[in-house]
Amino acid sequence: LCIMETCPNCSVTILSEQFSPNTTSDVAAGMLIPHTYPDTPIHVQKQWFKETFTYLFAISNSAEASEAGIHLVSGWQVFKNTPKEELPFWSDVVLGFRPMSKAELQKFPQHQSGQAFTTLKCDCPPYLSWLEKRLKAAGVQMYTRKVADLWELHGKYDIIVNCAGIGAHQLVGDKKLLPVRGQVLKVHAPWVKNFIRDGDGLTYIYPGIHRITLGGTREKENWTLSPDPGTTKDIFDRCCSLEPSLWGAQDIQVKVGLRPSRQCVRLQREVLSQGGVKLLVVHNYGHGAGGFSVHRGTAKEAAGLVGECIAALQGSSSKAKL
Ligand SMILES: Cc1cc2nc3c(=O)[nH]c(=O)nc-3n(C[C@H](O)[C@H](O)[C@H](O)COP(=O)(O)OP(=O)(O)OC[C@H]3O[C@@H](n4cnc5c(N)ncnc54)[C@H](O)[C@@H]3O)c2cc1C
Ligand SMILES: O=C([O-])CC(=O)C(=O)O
Repeated sequence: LCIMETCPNCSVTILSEQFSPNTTSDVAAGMLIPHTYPDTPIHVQKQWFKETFTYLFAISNSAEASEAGIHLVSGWQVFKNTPKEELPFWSDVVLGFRPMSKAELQKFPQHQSGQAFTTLKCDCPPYLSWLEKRLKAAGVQMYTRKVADLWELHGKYDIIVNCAGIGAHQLVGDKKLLPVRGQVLKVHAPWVKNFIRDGDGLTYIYPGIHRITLGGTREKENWTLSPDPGTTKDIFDRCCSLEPSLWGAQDIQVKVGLRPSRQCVRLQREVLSQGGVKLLVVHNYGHGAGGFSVHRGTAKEAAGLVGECIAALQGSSSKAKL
């Protein structure tokens, strides 16, 4: 979508092995709380988050909000050990960020301190359907196809944009990209209205429009996509310990996703070359645990790189004419 917006004369085709509801993005809780990429400057991460927040805030404030699955949610991040940094870098992007009061902390007797704020949440499958609808309306072609090698696409397309998530591990042989397995539960408990996140990042309760996401796990280099029943029980127990009313939750569904984890998102132009033939590629993958929180910001940056590739192609074709 960002490419269509910045380069309206482009013709865009999407090739994907799987579409929604069978992607990692469908499993995500979709909360806008950034994770930190150690190898990316904080001001860049903040800019990605801000752009994403602003974009989704406008949708949440429009007639499209419920179809797009985007809504505001207020709640608490609580800590057993108070973090050293007083304010996270994203504290002035979310709404109404403040330390929790003593009275609020009484709800969490095992925790020492906490932060209260309002942020956005995407219900991911409806949001992905909403995006697909907009792509189709913009004339984008979508085909189900696994790409084994980017060179397969040479000759058919001028620029390849690689958004393969964890699939890039095999597609471009990126050994710096590793899965961090996450198991979550989607439950029915409509009385829970506030989000709760343990600051250790392991346990969270995120109310969506229809269901609540209960998490989670972070299992490095575990490629297993099938749910583990012992883990389901553990997640449920941990969440009930934070929010005891969840003992009454019903209709528990279990989902597993592989976070495409990397020290930094790979947002980069690359010119592949084989026997003097060139293939222009823009990479945009490796969003780890925080892909929803920065998706619009990183997509805009990737679209900018596509614009640079177009300028390079136009430059080389006018040189060829001379
Ligand atoms: C349990 C869990 C909870 C999460 N919660 C949050 C959250 O609350 N907030 C947040 O910001 N982030 C969250 N995330 C992280 C977020 O889900 C990811 O960062 C994001 O979904 C990555 O998106 P992506 O488009 O890069 O990858 P994907 O959604 O995996 O999409 C990649 C696409 O590429 C296709 N593909 C791959 N390889 C090939 C190939 N060779 N040929 C053709 N197609 C290919 C796939 O089929 C897929 O359609 C969570 C993740 C998990 C697992
Ligand atoms: O950590 C969170 O709050 C949710 C999330 O992004 C994940 O599980 O990857």
